[in-house]
Amino acid sequence: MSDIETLIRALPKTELHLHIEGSLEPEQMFEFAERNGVDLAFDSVEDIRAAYEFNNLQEFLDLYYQGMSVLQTKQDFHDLTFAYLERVKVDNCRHVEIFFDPQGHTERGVPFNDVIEGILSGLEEGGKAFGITSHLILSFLRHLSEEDAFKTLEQAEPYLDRILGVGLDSSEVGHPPSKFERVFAKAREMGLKSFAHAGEEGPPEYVREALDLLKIDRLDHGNRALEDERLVKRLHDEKIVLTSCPLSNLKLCVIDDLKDSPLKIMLEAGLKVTVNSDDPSYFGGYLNDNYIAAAEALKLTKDDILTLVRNGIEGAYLSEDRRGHILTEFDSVVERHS
Ligand SMILES: Nc1ncnc2[nH]cnc12
Ligand SMILES: [Zn+2]
Repeated sequence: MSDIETLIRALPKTELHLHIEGSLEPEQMFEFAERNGVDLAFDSVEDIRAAYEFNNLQEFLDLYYQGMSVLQTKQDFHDLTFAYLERVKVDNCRHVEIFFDPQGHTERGVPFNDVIEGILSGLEEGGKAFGITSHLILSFLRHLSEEDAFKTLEQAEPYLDRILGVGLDSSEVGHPPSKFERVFAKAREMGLKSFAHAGEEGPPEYVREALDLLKIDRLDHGNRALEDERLVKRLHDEKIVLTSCPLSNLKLCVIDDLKDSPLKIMLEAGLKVTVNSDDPSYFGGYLNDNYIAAAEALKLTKDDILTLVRNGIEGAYLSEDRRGHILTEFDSVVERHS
């Protein structure tokens, strides 16, 4: 194992861009399908894995929404979430801020309450078992209407104290942030933070809209912001945290090669960029896999890794106590590896 890989594995980390439905492993898909009497279009785990070849975001989303159909009960959402925490514990992940896509479930007739209560109980039980703190982000599907997003926000009202913020995901091009300006304003009034996927496939203008109209507290992906120098300066000056997802970018053909990951350029520009897994089951890697693959392809230095991990700790919504605890552990790992 290289020194960089040893360091990556040893450091305490956070994950700030993870769709819990994207952590559904093929084995779990079969297990849930069987217990819920759902017919799968695949005969084996190998068949499912073989289908995970995508040319763009939409090809992935089509399979992602199909995969979700096995998630039907509160117990399914609990088990899915617990299994994700159990998996990232191995990666020395100490804190997660996870997205869920309620509309992907309510539109199939699964009650909103079952979805959120299952995820929250998974976070609580897994958090205690593995020493991982967490926040939950309710993400709107941008291919659906503003009205549908408002309805979803209303369903979330009884759970406001357990939701960190709202997010925006799904098919980007043709669904600019401006479509959701009023929903995000309402969410902010309700005390929620704002996050949005922008610049994954969409143009720099979508990143500007996310900043100006949605008033985002963190930018998810942001790759195409690099096409606009003034926007890069703004992200720098406003200290916007970016959640980059190297293996996701590769699998969705946002980049042709990991060497083209925006991570290095973002680091060189002094942006607050972090490393994340997005949909680890679909993209072939969890948190450490993303760090290790990016480090190798981009020839990241030890200092680059420390900056990325520190950005993830500083960019998380942690209590000062918890942040201090994680940073103390970070410092002691750094000392041991110096
Ligand atoms: N990478 C991604 N981009 C947009 N929507 C998503 N939903 C799940 N993963 C996503
Ligand atoms: Zn994402």
